Amino acid sequence: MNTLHIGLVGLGTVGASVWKNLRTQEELLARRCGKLIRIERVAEKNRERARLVGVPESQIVDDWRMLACDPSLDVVIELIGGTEIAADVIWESLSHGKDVVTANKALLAERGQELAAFAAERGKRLLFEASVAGGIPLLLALREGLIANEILSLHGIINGTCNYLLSAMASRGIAYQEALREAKELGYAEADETLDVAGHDSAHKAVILSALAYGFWPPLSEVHTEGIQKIDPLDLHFAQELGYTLKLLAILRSHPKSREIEVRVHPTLLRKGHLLSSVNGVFNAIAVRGDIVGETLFYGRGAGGDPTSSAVLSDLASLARGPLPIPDIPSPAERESRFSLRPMAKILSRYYVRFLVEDRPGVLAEIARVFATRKISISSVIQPEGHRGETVPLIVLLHRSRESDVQEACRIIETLPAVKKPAILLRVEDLDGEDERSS
Ligand SMILES: NC(=O)C1=CN([C@@H]2O[C@H](COP(=O)(O)OP(=O)(O)OC[C@H]3O[C@@H](n4cnc5c(N)ncnc54)[C@H](O)[C@@H]3O)[C@@H](O)[C@H]2O)C=CC1
Ligand SMILES: N[C@@H](CC=O)C(=O)O
Ligand code: NA
Repeated sequence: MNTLHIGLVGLGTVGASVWKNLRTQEELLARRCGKLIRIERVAEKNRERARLVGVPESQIVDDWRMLACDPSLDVVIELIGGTEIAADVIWESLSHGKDVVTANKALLAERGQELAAFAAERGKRLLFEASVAGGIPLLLALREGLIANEILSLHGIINGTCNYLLSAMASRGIAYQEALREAKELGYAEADETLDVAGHDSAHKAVILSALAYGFWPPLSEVHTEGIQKIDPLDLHFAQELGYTLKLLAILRSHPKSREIEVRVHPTLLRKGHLLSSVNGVFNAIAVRGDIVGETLFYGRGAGGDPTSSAVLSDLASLARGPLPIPDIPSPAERESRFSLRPMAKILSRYYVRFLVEDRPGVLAEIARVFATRKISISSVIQPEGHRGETVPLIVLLHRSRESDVQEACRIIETLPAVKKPAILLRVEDLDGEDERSS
């Protein structure tokens, strides 16, 4: 039987699972792809780690260059992470005529367009199913399953670590640091966990999703990104009370009339009862709305060695089966010029705003007046009972309004003598009426 010869660079959480699972699934994959898929050589700078994983000594090298330029290899898998050496690994491997598989969303978000163009120029393939939503075959669905649709919107819980943390804090009541320690131990977090909790990892994935859904690579530095580090348990509590669950969401929405794409990442209140609100732990879920299919939902484990390795193996199987009759990414040159990134100030959303105010008559009326002068309408208010003269939280839910108006109103409200701290502002998504929003 023909063999696809693989070089694997990086044998950490994901790499070790790829090594293990490719061995257990070798026969099944050969049957389904008509080719043996075999890892011939592994480059891992920590030799001891490679030995512990069970890689025979004769197959381990320290220097990835030996794989990139090995003429006997067809494919190089990059699983070291980071954006510098990893870029060299991919670049060199493509230059030496190899197809490349990677899970490196940080690198793809920064340089994906350039790397994909280079691969295409060389007649090689760059595949990265594992880079978004771990084991969920989401990129495949966007590329093939939904090919007949214009993608109207996409709402995704696409960081397993953050979802694990938020779920653990809300359901088990454990502290943020303790939940983070658990997520690290389970192999979910990035080597630098700030990438997860500050929302950057979700932003990386959102950029990749935009490339797949629209052929548009938004500049990473311009994607509005907020993380979960500053989430106050108080807001988890009030969100619950108001009938919402707090999730870190990536939101993409197309606005064909203005040729703009909305791409943003921030903690978001979702009405309890929407399927995304009950996605917990390391699970990811992505609601994709297409113009003819309507709403679709993809669910599965978004991080961890085994689920992520399932996506890497699917890319290898795709290479073993031969090239697709359609490009892996919609032709950027043609579509890129059609879109720009919608500025955050222009987005429309519902909002949850928490103020800390003096508990005295007239305060609510003063705040409501500021919103009213900007034509921002309040949908509900809660204020736990306090003692006169003391400070109390005041939570205001707003109907759909423009981001810049809400921000401006909050800045003015913060100057009122009765308001004691900067406002906490969270966006609320209902996910109903999505069709009209994409205009
Ligand atoms: N852990 C997860 O759940 C997921 C990770 N990813 C991505 O997969 C990639 C790998 O992630 P993990 O396996 O979690 O990382 P890891 O930190 O567990 O593993 C990286 C491995 O690469 C090795 N390495 C680093 N530099 C090297 C070099 N120059 N030459 C040879 N070996 C080198 C390290 O010694 C380590 O064993 C990253 O890009 C990450 O963002 C993607 C989806 C899920
Ligand atoms: N750190 C990431 C790993 C998968 O992409 C996450 O937690 O989702
Ligand atoms: Na995936």
